[in-house]
Amino acid sequence: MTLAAPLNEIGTAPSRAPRQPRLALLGTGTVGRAFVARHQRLSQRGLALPAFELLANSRGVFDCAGDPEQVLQLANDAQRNGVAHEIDAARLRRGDILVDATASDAVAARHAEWLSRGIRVVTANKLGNGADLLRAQAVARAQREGHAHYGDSATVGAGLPLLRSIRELVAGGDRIHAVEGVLSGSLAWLFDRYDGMRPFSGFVREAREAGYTEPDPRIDLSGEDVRRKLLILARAAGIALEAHEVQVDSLVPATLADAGDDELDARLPLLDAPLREHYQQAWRDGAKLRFVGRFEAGEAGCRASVGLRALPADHPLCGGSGTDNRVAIRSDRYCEQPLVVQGPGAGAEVTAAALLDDVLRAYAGG
Ligand SMILES: NC(=O)C1=CN([C@@H]2O[C@H](COP(=O)(O)OP(=O)(O)OC[C@H]3O[C@@H](n4cnc5c(N)ncnc54)[C@H](OP(=O)(O)O)[C@@H]3O)[C@@H](O)[C@H]2O)C=CC1
Ligand SMILES: N[C@@H](CC=O)C(=O)O
Repeated sequence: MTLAAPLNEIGTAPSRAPRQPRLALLGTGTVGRAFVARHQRLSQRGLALPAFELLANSRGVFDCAGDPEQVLQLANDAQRNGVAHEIDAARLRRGDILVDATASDAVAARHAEWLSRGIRVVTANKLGNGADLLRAQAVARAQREGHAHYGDSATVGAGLPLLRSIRELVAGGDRIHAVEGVLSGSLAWLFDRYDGMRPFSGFVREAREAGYTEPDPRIDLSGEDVRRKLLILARAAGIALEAHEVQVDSLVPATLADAGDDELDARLPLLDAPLREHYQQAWRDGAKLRFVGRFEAGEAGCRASVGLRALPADHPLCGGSGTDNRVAIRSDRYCEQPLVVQGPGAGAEVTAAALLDDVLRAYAGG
């Protein structure tokens, strides 16, 4: 492991040649690994991409002078000392591209600071725009002030053209009336697979192994992940929605919610009986279970909710399979018939592709 030497700070060592943007990847887990692999594949195919300067995880910062795959391995083999490493902001300079592939609140809390310094931020971490409203507003302000690109397409639908569509509709003068759909890839996969016979907890373990869930699957099962995505979408639509304004019905019983990380796996079967009950009731009614998020903006404000619903089998939200997200957007022009976006909404590969797309956009921006 090489711990990096400090690099130029903003304003030091002026150089005549234009400086090439450098890439810093925070997070070397499921998504971070897929990001490095895709970066290497695309580079080998001749696509112009910024080179890695550093990789970091909660254990440290790793210089990336050589092969990023090897540095990734070093980073993931490094010892844990129980204290999350703090990223040294002085290592980054104006124009660099920082990719946040962590689920860390402490990292997301720094997005605005980095942007205000002209560092371009590309994120899969939803806690930048999908947590506190004040933080999201600081991110928007810092983007303007720092003239820096904020690439967040991986945060909703793992890069499906959802955020982009909403932003383009708003830019074209439309008001967004409502957004409704299946916004969790892991829960889509779970309810596509669950047959009411095998234990639900077994499917949760499979979804976690496949890389569809959050590092802590309770973030998905509690509806928190969908709440974050709804907040991101609503704010992109110009609606100042607060987290507490979204009514969230969790699937996680209190005894599972309270479990420490070391007890989590043993307590997952606490999900099984209530989910079997939901399934059997829906089956008796000829319905299918779908985990749905929605917001509706009207004269009286915005109403938003997240939770499990039993829907008729021919309901549009029952379409799709696997990790498919399926989301209907209603706006001035798509009033009677909504605009519907469907496709895989979770998984390391699609998420890494969305991150690289945003890196390419930031890179093309000069
Ligand atoms: N999986 C998916 O389908 C999708 C995921 N996302 C988002 O991608 C993000 C990453 O998910 P995933 O890869 O599954 O998570 P993992 O748990 O696999 O990886 C998280 C990484 O973040 C690192 N990390 C944690 N804290 C810090 C810190 N303070 N500084 C630097 N690195 C840190 C961890 O370090 P260490 O290894 O040392 O613990 C780890 O390498 C999440 O925000 C998730 O919501 C978004 C869309 C889809
Ligand atoms: N855990 C998330 C991953 C993508 O954001 C999900 O299940 O959708």
